[in-house]
Amino acid sequence: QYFPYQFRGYIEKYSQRLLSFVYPYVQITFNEFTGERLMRSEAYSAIENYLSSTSSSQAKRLKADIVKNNQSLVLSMDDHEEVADEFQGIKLWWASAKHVGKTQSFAFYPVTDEKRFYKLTFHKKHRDLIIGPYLKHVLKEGKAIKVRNRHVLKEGKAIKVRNRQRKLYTNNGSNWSHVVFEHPATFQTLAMEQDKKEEIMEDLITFSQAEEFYSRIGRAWKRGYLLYGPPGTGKSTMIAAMANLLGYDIYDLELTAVKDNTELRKLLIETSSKSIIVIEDIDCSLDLTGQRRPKKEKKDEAEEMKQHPMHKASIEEAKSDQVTLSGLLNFIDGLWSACGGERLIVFTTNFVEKLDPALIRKGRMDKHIELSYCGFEAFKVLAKNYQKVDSHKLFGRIQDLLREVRITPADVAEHLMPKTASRDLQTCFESLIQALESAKQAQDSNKEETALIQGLSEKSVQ
Ligand SMILES: Nc1ncnc2c1ncn2[C@@H]1O[C@H](COP(=O)(O)OP(=O)(O)OP(=O)(O)O)[C@@H](O)[C@H]1O
Ligand SMILES: [Mg+2]
Repeated sequence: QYFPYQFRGYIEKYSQRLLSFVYPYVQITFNEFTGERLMRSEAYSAIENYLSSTSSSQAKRLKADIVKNNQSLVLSMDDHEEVADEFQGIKLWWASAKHVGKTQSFAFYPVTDEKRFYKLTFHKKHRDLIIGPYLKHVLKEGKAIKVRNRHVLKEGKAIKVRNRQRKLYTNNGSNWSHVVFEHPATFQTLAMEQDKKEEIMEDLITFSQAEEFYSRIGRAWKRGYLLYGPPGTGKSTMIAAMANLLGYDIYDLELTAVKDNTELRKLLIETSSKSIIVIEDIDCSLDLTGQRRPKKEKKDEAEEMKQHPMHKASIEEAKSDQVTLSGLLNFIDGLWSACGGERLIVFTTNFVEKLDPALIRKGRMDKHIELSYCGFEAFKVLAKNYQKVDSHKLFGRIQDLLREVRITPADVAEHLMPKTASRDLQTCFESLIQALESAKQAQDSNKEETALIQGLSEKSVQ
């Protein structure tokens, strides 16, 4: 038996110490974000997982969100919901609640300023048992559930209840803000050769389970990926699929919004474990020497200033303050050794050949993944995703054309999109074939031209 929520709220207004004679219960609060830097608390996440799995059947109201296109359901405890739990015959109660903050936010994203927390209530005579073995049990279970989830995902089965809502963090200057991450991409829907896909999934899962290995060899539990390839080949899509596979949060780090290395360090320290830190278009944020590239409109001004020797010193000074490649690499190498938990770092670029070899050498980036133009195997995945077909009489023609024509999966997908109800399978594939054929013609005439030019220059050499 326990007393009503309102009553307990009332009681909290009084000093715990004074009331400890009449009020025999102990309460512990677990905030979602902790510390000065407001990191997402690992205990909170674990409790969230634990409660959503043990309480789904119990809680009277459950927050349910249907994740778009994905049939999976996110169930979690609603605010002000209470669940009872039992441990070694002892009853205790969990309540979820939030404080609504008043700070003004200037982020572009709809940032909620709510501070959520869980509150655990139990009789004070069980204090030792609850604080010791019970909480240990909750944290362990909470973490294990996530791992179990991953296995379900790996086997490619549809999951009915996903225990954890993932978040997408973006930095607005030196602060992270987040929205709920609900990208539907999975490795199943990713258009890519099956072998390559499986190799990447295997790599990710092995990494996520290798805690013991990393601690034994004394290295930070992190792994770097470099995704490269032309625009529209699925780099961003793959990152979403990675997050969905592992159940990780995503931190989308916009380097150009970071003022200096101090800010960068702050941002990186604030990332929680089980997350993917993404730096998109690395070639645009940092230039080859590792100095941050001056903003486009300022470029000329910067050039001009270089002409004046008087200004030179001040430019150098300003630069040393900014985000540098070496700063970034040092953080990645060193910083996280001090932080527990696993982290993936993913860089993307359209021009791998422009990158500093120091950035992409093995060890810093553990895995290089090339995303490339659409092959027939990738096309079949897209046909299945968009039109639900495994074969069609036009597939042969498409296969032949794809061997010769370079087209991105994004462009192929565009043709396969059922734009109107009247647009049937045949029309979709025909429009794709048409596009491939005109691309082929353009490619061929281009080839002739270059051959001609080469022929000419060879002649002039002779
Ligand atoms: N390999 C793929 N599998 C499935 N869909 C894809 C693939 N590549 C591209 N697409 C589709 O094309 C769109 C654009 O792809 P995406 O944003 O992942 O490309 P990108 O490689 O990140 O491009 P950019 O270099 O411009 O950032 C996606 O919304 C997705 O629907
Ligand atoms: Mg992208």
